[in-house]
Amino acid sequence: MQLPDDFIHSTRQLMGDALYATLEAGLNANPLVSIRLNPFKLKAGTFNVHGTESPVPWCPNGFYLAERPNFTFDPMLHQGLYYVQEAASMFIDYVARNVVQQPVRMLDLCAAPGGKSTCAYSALPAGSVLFSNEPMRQRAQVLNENILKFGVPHCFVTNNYARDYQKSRLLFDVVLADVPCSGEGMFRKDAGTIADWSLAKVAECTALQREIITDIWPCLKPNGLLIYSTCTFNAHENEENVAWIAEHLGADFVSVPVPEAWHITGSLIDNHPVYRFIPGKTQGEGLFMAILRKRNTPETEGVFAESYAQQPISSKALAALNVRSHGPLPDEIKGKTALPHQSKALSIQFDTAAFPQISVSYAQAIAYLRGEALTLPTDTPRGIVTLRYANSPLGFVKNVGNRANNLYPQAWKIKSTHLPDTPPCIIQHR
Ligand SMILES: C[S@@+](CC[C@H](N)C(=O)[O-])C[C@H]1O[C@@H](n2cnc3c(N)ncnc32)[C@H](O)[C@@H]1O
Repeated sequence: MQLPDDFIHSTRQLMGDALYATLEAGLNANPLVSIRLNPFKLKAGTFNVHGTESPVPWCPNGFYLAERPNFTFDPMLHQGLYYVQEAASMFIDYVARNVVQQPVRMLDLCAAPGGKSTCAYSALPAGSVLFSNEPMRQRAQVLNENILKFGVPHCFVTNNYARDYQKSRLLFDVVLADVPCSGEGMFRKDAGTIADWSLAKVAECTALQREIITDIWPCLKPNGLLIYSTCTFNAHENEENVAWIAEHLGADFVSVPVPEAWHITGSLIDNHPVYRFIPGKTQGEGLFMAILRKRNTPETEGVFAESYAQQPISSKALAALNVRSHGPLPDEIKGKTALPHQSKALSIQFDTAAFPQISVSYAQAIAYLRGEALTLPTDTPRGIVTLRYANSPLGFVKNVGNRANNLYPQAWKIKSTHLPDTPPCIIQHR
């Protein structure tokens, strides 16, 4: 891998020769493959993860796989039974479990495609409410799809900038800001990030990150937690920025205990507790994370002690936001028929008795996910039918007798026409 000279020079200066050499070797090795199970859909003890190398130590739902299967052709991925996520990012699970003890209202400000949102939600105490936000329209669509596949209630997907949140006047107990960054930690996974990288980009990102946190700061309640993360190595976007937040916005660092065996690196420039994942040393891609608690002022002391998880969310607050979903999308009314949206089938609250159900084969499941019409057994009732695959809802068809019309959302379809000879076998029900 040809790394930019400026990157080599500045990173070696920051890390020292030995750690830099470890990083460089790591960047030249193959990226690890890992998945995270959806604990709301897969009950522990009811399935096996195939090809598992080992669990991800900091996330109970995470597993490294021995090789990279063709995930696209696994219906279980589309059913939201698991999510493909690189392991370092799953550290948010460990942090959330350590620093959040009661249900919270949490905002994930920079959430697309949704890996940390769904990971964090799995780790939050029951009764927590998540706002998963992404300002870029197209990325917000992907986020919405992933959250709807995850299928949990109490999750709002929004398409806004931090300033819109200020206008909503919503307050949060926890804000996760996985800010846009220069992406050095993604060099081995995405060669495009190397071409895009420059010292000027690092400076630009550093300034943008400060602006984003400043804009969202009024929405974090005093005593609330900011979890700040990037997937880059330089100290400007990391240690320097969190020190700036602590000093200029008013916050204190919060630490979590991490076992030495995980090989997480601390701060490279000061003594603040921060968590760095360095490929070659830690089992994952590059990640930086720090946790800060917003300081109280004498006026706010004690005022915000209650969690916001149970507080009603006013329609006025929601009107300030572009809410893409809050649970399954509504039925589409066509003539006399209510066509249920796919997200209803994938919701963990779906009443499976609502429609007749038919189990389908692997080939039928893939045909369905491609948006093709199916032919169901002749005794299948007419009207809306739920298709099931691997013991879980797959989606809906409208059975008209000689064929079953596909209700899978156009935008979610598998585009490829290839059909593997054998299904990828990642999760097996026992
Ligand atoms: C590192 S990615 C987030 C990855 C995501 N947290 C996950 O784990 O799946 C950063 C995200 O920030 C979004 N972003 C860009 N500008 C932003 C802004 N001004 N405010 C908030 N988010 C922004 C990007 O579009 C991108 O989706």
